[in-house]
Amino acid sequence: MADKIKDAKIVFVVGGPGSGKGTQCEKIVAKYGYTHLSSGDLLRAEVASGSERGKQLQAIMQKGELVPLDTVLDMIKDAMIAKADVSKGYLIDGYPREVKQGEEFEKKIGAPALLLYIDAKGETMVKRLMKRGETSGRADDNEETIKKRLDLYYKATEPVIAYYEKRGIVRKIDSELPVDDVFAIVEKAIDELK
Ligand SMILES: Nc1ccn([C@@H]2O[C@H](COP(=O)(O)OP(=O)(O)OP(=O)(O)O)[C@@H](O)[C@H]2O)c(=O)n1
Ligand SMILES: Nc1nc2c(ncn2[C@@H]2O[C@H](COP(=O)(O)OP(=O)(O)O)[C@@H](O)[C@H]2O)c(=O)[nH]1
Ligand SMILES: [Mg+2]
Repeated sequence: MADKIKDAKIVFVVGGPGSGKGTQCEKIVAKYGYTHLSSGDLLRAEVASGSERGKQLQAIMQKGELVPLDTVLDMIKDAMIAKADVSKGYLIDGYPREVKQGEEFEKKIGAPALLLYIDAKGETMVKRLMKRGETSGRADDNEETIKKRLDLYYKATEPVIAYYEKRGIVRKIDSELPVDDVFAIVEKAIDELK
């Protein structure tokens, strides 16, 4: 299977909760036609299906903790295979959440060509998530869970950025700017890939 997707570019999109990963991914899809796979969305789809596994996932996500590594990775892998024939590139949004997730991804699927590090201040992320929570219907867009997600981000996910920085594939994107200005920086990073 890894050979089926080997020609497509893999881009990790990493940043704190509410930093604007999903927003930028949408714009990348519109301009470049990449396949957007949000690990959080894949998990929420499983929850929505009402399956037994979904119920277990729901409980973990409600607490702002990480679901078992293999669960997310299998979902991403299946989704990548499903698009392998048409995909020019993959945006893996919200993954890896910890260094181990990145290592396992590379063993089972392949190496990323680029890591977009979507960077916003903690207070900005909290503000955006509280606002999003007014309409998102997401069980984890509440003050208590937001705080836990942020803590876990700083503890487990920031080391991921340092890990890939050593390989020179990290592009840091200042996500405090208006959406279109952020995208102008993102475009440069993607264009460098070609
Ligand atoms: N690789 C991943 C991705 C997601 N999750 C779980 O799914 C939840 C929601 O993930 P996601 O939608 O990526 O949430 P955020 O980081 O808050 O980002 P966003 O605001 O883009 O949805 C996480 O808190 C976590 O419980 C996980 O365990 N492992
Ligand atoms: N001002 C501003 N708001 C943004 C930007 N990007 C996202 N937002 C808002 O912040 C919220 C979280 O964005 P989202 O893309 O869901 O972030 P994610 O959690 O990283 O996927 C949304 O309600 C967006 O409207 C940005 O660049 N500037
Ligand atoms: Mg998102």
